[in-house]
Amino acid sequence: MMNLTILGATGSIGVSTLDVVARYPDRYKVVALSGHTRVELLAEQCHKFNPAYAVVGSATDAQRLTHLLSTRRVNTQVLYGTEALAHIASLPEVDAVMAAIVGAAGLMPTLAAVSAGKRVLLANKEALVMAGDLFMAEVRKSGACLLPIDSEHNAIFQSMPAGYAGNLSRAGVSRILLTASGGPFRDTAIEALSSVTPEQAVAHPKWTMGRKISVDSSTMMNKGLEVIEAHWLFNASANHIEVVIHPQSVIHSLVEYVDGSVLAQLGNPDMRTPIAHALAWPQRIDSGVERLDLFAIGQLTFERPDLARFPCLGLAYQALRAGGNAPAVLNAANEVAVSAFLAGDLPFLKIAAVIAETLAAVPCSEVATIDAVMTADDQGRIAATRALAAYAQ
Ligand SMILES: NC(=O)C1=CN([C@@H]2O[C@H](COP(=O)(O)OP(=O)(O)OC[C@H]3O[C@@H](n4cnc5c(N)ncnc54)[C@H](OP(=O)(O)O)[C@@H]3O)[C@@H](O)[C@H]2O)C=CC1
Ligand SMILES: CC(=O)[C@@H](O)[C@H](O)COP(=O)(O)O
Ligand SMILES: [Mn+2]
Repeated sequence: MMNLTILGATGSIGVSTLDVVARYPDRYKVVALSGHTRVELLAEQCHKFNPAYAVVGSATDAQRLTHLLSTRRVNTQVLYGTEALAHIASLPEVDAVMAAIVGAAGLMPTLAAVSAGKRVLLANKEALVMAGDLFMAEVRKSGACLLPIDSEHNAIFQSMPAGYAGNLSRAGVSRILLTASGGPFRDTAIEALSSVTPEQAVAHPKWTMGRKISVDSSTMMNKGLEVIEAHWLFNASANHIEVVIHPQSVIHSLVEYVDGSVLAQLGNPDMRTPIAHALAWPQRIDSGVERLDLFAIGQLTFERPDLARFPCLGLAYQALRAGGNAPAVLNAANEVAVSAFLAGDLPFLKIAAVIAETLAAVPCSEVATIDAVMTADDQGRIAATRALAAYAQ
């Protein structure tokens, strides 16, 4: 039996994880769940999976959840706040942690799971973008088993040679090809982008996801964050990671070898596949995902990304090459800009402008500690909020 904590259980990845877990009651036991604001959904999940602990964001929501659980006669202990998240991520009885909180809020609880040496199923890419160096050092120190959930990184992991130990050239790998759908605006006339709405931006053509990552896909900042994520996970330099637009989202990424071989992982665009892969690894389990029907798909196509259309992708490469605090500043600026766009306070095309101005405004520095990462995050948020003021609509 594998005991699980699911951080971000009420989100898109959390719900898909519970869908896979529910198929194997003899294999997985849910020990703890976290949500933030969706208290009714969390109460239903507690009713179904009977965890020992549930965590929400505030004292008020903890009271609401306690009340909902008592009416359902569910005996789950309710906690709230950041320390409670770190607590359920590092419980001694927990074997594996699904890290599926969105954004910078996921960093500390995910790091707590890493420090406790858990099997960490990493969906929260922002944690690696912000603190990749320290995060990977902590993985090595604690002996945590880090398994990528992001579909592309899970595909790369599956396409790497057995025994690959973070040395691309020794493994004969020449390049990582990271696929991207191109999002909802791949073909939209550039002039029309100035007036796109949040609802248009979150309407991803292939994946059903949370609102923040869906906007990131529409600007291709998602792919930029994923380039940085791949850099840390696979010890690959920016020059060894190429983004390829593949609108069908069937090939989830590819690994090119020096002998000319290119290995890839394919599948229907459904996150239950990488989730099931990481839950069961090194075994395989049925995820509930439909078989891939190549005859129905017919064609797989590829394009180079246009950096004039998608400046956020270029900004992410710039931050990766700059190193130090730049990726954390990039991430903070993106979170501020996306949240303003979703609130109707920032035009779509100004998301990239806010991030570029923030990167230019915050001086470069090293990030040798988590405190330094959090300072970079704060500086990025302050500079981005200042930049927003010029574009408020
Ligand atoms: N969705 C997908 O297919 C993919 C997602 N990812 C990554 O996985 C992560 C989760 O994405 P997704 O599931 O789409 O996001 P969602 O927005 O659907 O879910 C986010 C989860 O995090 C919780 N949460 C939000 N803010 C906070 C906070 N401040 N503190 C604690 N918990 C919080 C939410 O709680 P509540 O809803 O109760 O408020 C929810 O449980 C992201 O990092 C994303 O980039 C990666 C690849 C694919
Ligand atoms: C499912 C997943 O992993 C997402 O990160 C996905 O990659 C988003 O699609 P884009 O390729 O459009 O960013
Ligand atoms: Mn992805």
